[in-house]
Formats: sequence, structure tokens, C-alpha cells
Amino acid sequence: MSGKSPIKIAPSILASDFAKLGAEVRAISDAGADYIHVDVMDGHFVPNITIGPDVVKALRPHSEKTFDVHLMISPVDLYIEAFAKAGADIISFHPEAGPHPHRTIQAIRAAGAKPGLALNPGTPVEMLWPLLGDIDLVLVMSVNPGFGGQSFIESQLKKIEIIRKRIDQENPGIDLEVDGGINFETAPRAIAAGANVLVAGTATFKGGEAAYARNIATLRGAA
Ligand SMILES: O=C(CO)[C@@H](O)[C@H](O)COP(=O)(O)O
Ligand SMILES: [Co+2]
Repeated sequence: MSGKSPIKIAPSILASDFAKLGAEVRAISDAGADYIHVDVMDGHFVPNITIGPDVVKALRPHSEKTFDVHLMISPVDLYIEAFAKAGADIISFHPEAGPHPHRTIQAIRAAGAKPGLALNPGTPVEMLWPLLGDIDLVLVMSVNPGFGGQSFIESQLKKIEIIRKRIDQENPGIDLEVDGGINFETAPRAIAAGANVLVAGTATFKGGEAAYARNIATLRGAA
């Protein structure tokens, strides 16, 4: 990491108990989460279906933390306003999901949210450069999108290092988020490579509610 930004922890509610989502969001907020990471999947861009804007709207009153909405859907533009109105603070999308990523970034800002760009493990880092000055967050996927509980893909550490250098030169202060397979062993390496936001589903929610604060503190302490 550049040494300036404090580490932020973004529990992915994909790993929470969906039968009591509101209570889970309150619990991770109280346990010290910085962002609430919401994985939105459409069964088309990725092979899984999760939640939509109505669920974000229902969860919004349960936490004042930043709602970090990760869209794994195609098309994207059609749904931006709905997610922003529902209370998304950050909206990230994948450049492969539509033909005009710059237009999508503008639409996210126009809707009042902060735009983020998500790079799949197989997406070349060059796709980011023309857009780096226009976004507030880079999301590096360290698993293929679609499911929680997968293993960290090591090759993404190099990508994080390259992006960190460029962020510090061109748009310092924006978030560099790593998402997928983050646990007590991979977290310190992702931070050392330059990430300052750690998405963690399995690693946050394991052990039940009594363990959430300890899990979050351990991940944060990995720095
Ligand atoms: O976006 C995704 C998966 O597509 C992630 O946000 C996962 O939900 C993270 O889960 P863990 O790997 O931490 O269990
Ligand atoms: Co995610």
C-alpha cells in the first residue's frame, strides 16, 4: 500500500445468513466494518443470482456505513439509478458488461454515487488506464466472479502492485479494493501489494456473530 490510506474492511454479505440480512448488516456494522459489500449477480454475466435494488433499499436503514455495491450484471446502465436511489454509495461494474464503460461511469456519478471499475482475473490491466482518472475505486477480483468461498488467485498480487503504482502517480486517494479469497493469510499479502480495501465474505462471517468483531480486527491488523 502507499502508506497513506488506512485499511478498510468490506464484509461481503454474500456469506451472511440471508434469512436475517438486516440483522447481519447491523452486526457487521457494529463489529467495525467500514464498507458493506453487496454482490449483485444476474445469472447472465455470472453464473449465480443474488439480490437487486429492493434488497439494498430494505437494508439501507440498518447501517450508516458506506454501501459498496458490486454489480456483476449486464447490461449495467439500466439499473444504475435504481441502485443509487436504493442507497448505494459506491457502484462498481465490470467493463466487459457493456460497450461504453466511460458512459457508465458518467451515469453513476450523475445518479449521485461514486463509480468503481472491477477487473476480472483475466482482464488486462490496460483496460483501466484510460478510465483511472474518472473513478473513485478500482476493484481487483482475486477470484472469478460469481461465488463466495473460492481460493485466492496469486497472479492478481502483481496486478495490484502495478495498479497501486499508477494510482499513486495519477489519482492518489482513490480506493484499491481486492475481492475474493481474502483471509488471515492472504490479507497481509494483498495489503503489501498495495490494496487498501479488503472485501471478505467467508473470513468475516465464519464462527458466527460472536466472532465478527475479532475477524474484522484480525483482517485489519494484517497490515
Ligand atoms: O464478488 C464476489 C464474488 O463474485 C466476492 O465479493 C465474494 O463474495 C467474496 O467472498 P469470499 O471469497 O470473501 O468468501
Ligand atoms: Co464482490
